[in-house]
Amino acid sequence: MQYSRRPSSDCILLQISSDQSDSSEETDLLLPEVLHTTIPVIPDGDSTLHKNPPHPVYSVGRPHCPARGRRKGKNAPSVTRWLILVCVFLIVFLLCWTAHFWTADLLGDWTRVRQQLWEILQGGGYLVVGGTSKLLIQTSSKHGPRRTPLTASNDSLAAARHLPQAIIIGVKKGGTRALLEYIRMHPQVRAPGSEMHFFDRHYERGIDWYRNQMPLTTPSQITIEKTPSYFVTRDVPRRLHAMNPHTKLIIVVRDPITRAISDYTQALSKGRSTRAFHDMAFYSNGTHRLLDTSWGALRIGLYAQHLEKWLRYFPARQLLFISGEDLIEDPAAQMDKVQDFLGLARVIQAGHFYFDQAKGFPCLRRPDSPVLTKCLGKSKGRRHPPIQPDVIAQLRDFYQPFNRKFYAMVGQDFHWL
Ligand SMILES: Nc1ncnc2c1ncn2[C@@H]1O[C@H](COP(=O)(O)OS(=O)(=O)O)[C@@H](OP(=O)(O)O)[C@H]1O
Repeated sequence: MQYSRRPSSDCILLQISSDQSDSSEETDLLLPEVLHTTIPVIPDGDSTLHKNPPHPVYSVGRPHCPARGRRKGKNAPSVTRWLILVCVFLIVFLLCWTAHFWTADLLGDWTRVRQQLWEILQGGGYLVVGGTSKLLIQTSSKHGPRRTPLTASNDSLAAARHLPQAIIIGVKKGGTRALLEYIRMHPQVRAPGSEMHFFDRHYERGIDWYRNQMPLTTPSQITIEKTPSYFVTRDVPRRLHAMNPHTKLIIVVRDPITRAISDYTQALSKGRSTRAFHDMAFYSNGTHRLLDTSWGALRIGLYAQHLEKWLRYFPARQLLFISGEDLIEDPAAQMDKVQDFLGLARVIQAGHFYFDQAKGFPCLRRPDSPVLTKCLGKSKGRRHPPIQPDVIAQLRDFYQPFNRKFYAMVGQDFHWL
């Protein structure tokens, strides 16, 4: 056993070894100097000391005396140490996770504040974005979407939720989902995934609710939504006009007869109808078979009538009509029209489409990586039940004058006659 004073320490180094000269099993103990006189004398070479150290002096947990060489916890079971490590890891992980949400909330609040500022200033004004102190000049809203030229860095700083500058308002079963999926491939377009139904079902929730449903957009992007029932719902033109009279409106129209059959097929697939198509479409006044235009599937196809209501609020130049048939035949050509109408560069082109044989419809692909493809879901492109030719003929007669009138109003022939 040897004593030595440890430099700059109040402790005495007590070395105990079974072999006085050298030993790999050497035990170092740092003891407070004050205790050194109480150390019991143990014969040199007492090997039991390793296992049964003299307990009075081993109260070395004195705060001023570092336990060098004692290797705290050396004897603790490794399971406990692992448990402690796991607990510490979990706590750190939980803290990081919570901090992440706090940060996101704070950023979200800040974004909303800026969104409100932006809208207060709409109609001509200035807004300083971020710390870069760059002035953004807000164009007058009569020019439609925010078309403020911004740098990319400002763009990402100014991301916020905006009311849509363009809406696909109809028609149901016309191909509205296809059009929305095509146009949202454009980097300057953002759209909510589902139909909003704000102007026909949720109007009482208020405009802030509507805005909050929209995705974040930067000032160089536009927001688009689609709700096909808007086109045929009485109050919607007035309400939409009240939101923004400069909103651009897109309508995908399809032969009213195939549109009606498509509508009926959807009702069948959802179990909403069990009656045959002709039973739904006609009623008898005793002597004649008359068309039941109170049936929604037929009424929606009276495009000219619905359009009249829209033209009371919006000038024709603010409406774009896309042929549902052409959207299937040549999607790229229709996308040219849509992109021009929205004032966007023609980014979505023929290379974005391929005809999927299994689906029987155009599907999307990314031109830079053609293996990434996307077709619409099973509810789009359903097989229609066969309808008797005489029923089709009677429908054709019925729709003809309405179709003619519609062509004249729009200045476009859709070839359904
Ligand atoms: N690319 C592509 N893939 C699948 N389907 C396509 C596509 N382009 C247009 N269509 C036609 O879109 C019809 C459904 O129209 P909507 O999307 O407007 O329906 S809905 O109102 O949203 O329910 C759907 O009607 P059905 O064929 O009766 O199912 C299709 O004919």
